[in-house]
Amino acid sequence: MNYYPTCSWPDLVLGISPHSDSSSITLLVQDDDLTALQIQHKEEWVPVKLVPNATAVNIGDVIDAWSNGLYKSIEHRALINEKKPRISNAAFVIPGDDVELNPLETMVDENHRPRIYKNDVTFVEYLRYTLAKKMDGKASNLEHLSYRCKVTVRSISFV
Ligand SMILES: O=C(O)CCC(=O)C(=O)O
Ligand SMILES: [Fe+2]
Repeated sequence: MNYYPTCSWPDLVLGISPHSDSSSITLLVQDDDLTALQIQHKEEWVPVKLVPNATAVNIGDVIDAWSNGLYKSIEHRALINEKKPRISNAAFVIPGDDVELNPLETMVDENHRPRIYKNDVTFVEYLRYTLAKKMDGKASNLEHLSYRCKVTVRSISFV
């Protein structure tokens, strides 16, 4: 549950900083009368149009990793309002702690869609990593999924 109080300087403060969710998908229920959620699209922040009584569904980093980047997790943020507080309720659908975030074999084609995340990071490791750091956008989280790859490649070249 997220509570965003009013703020006298809504242009200077964000309700929630840019991030992508570490979940597989997120179900988001929000107030029907305040447009606050924005997504990053073609390097612009685009407001998410409110659909009364609808639940918004976000793709999270887990699906991004499993699909080898075919289904991209969406970078998003929420604004704050000068006059009205806002509540949103996010339900994060997540895999088990030990589930690995490697791309599924069927999503990889070394000629046309090479593996972009090469690692053995488990979901709980990834979650710990993202929770421990400042929310600063999508890219810096997903870099963690190729981190092990770089280490592995380095250790192989040392052998
Ligand atoms: O309040 C919102 O619209 C977004 C909340 C959110 O992004 C989150 O809880 O991860
Ligand atoms: Fe989110």
